[in-house]
Amino acid sequence: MKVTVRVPASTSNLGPGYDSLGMALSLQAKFTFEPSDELVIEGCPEAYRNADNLVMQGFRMVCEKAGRPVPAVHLVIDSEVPVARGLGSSSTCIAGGMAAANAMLGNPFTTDDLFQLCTAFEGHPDNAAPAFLGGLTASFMHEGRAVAVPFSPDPAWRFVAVIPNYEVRTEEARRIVRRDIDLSAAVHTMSHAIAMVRGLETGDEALVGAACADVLHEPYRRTLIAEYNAMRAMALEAGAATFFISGSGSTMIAATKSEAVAEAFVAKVRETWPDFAARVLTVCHEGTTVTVED
Ligand SMILES: Nc1ncnc2c1ncn2[C@@H]1O[C@H](COP(=O)(O)OP(=O)(O)OP(=O)(O)O)[C@@H](O)[C@H]1O
Ligand SMILES: N[C@@H](CCO)C(=O)O
Repeated sequence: MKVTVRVPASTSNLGPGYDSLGMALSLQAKFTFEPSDELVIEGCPEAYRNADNLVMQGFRMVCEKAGRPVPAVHLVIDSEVPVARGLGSSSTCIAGGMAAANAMLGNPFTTDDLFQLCTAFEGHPDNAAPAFLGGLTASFMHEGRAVAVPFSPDPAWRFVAVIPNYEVRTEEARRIVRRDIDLSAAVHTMSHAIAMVRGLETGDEALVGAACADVLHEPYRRTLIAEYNAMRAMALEAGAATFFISGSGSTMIAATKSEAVAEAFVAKVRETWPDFAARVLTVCHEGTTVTVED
């Protein structure tokens, strides 16, 4: 039996939607599992070629939840999603391992069950939701369960992801976010997040430009990304509707509906920061998919 799982990258927060908004993007991680005599892992740095690999942690969690022994597997990782850059690499790994184990065990769990497990492991649902379900989602916790609400972004959006050549670990980027916020910050966040979703759905660039203003995490996290101010100015000067930190960084995203603006910004970034990657991405409507071959 050979099980192949494909999981999309995701950007989370989208400015004012801290731990709430997430969107799957057109970069994919592919995980192939085959039975083996011992655990073999290919396609990732040496440090991750062991049982602690996030993919295997997800795989084990599902086997244990099902009360079944954990089979030894040969895992091949083939991922376009950069590690620790704010594009949901950890969710791709966990979702990939969980979906594969579920398929190998004969699907004892639904996609929603796996989404719940992944959310519990990550501590927030905003990457897990688009990783499993695709598209743009708002998610929240209700009576101990994660609820994901899908939205339909205008297909014309182009998301230019600028991926620096350095990591920002989510753990560190969460530590510097302030826990105590005042009422005006809460009101700002609610109103702007709602308007952001509306603007993404209707394709209203002016609304997205106004709504994508965050006071909860970006003011702190931009200090971890030395190029943030210059990059933001460049994106807006090129004509982008808005600019935000993807997830916990280090990736930054410029959103525009104009292919020409996206290409012009990419060219500028490549000229100024030749060591950074710049990719024009679109929304990915498909979440985690599983293929089984005998
Ligand atoms: N292939 C892999 N095997 C094992 N662990 C991995 C693998 N890929 C990522 N990781 C783990 O996930 C961590 C990255 O997760 P982290 O949450 O910091 O970033 P991210 O998921 O890429 O970004 P974000 O959550 O902000 O979108 C790495 O530091 C590593 O510990
Ligand atoms: N919402 C999370 C995403 C990163 O995993 C954060 O911003 O910390």
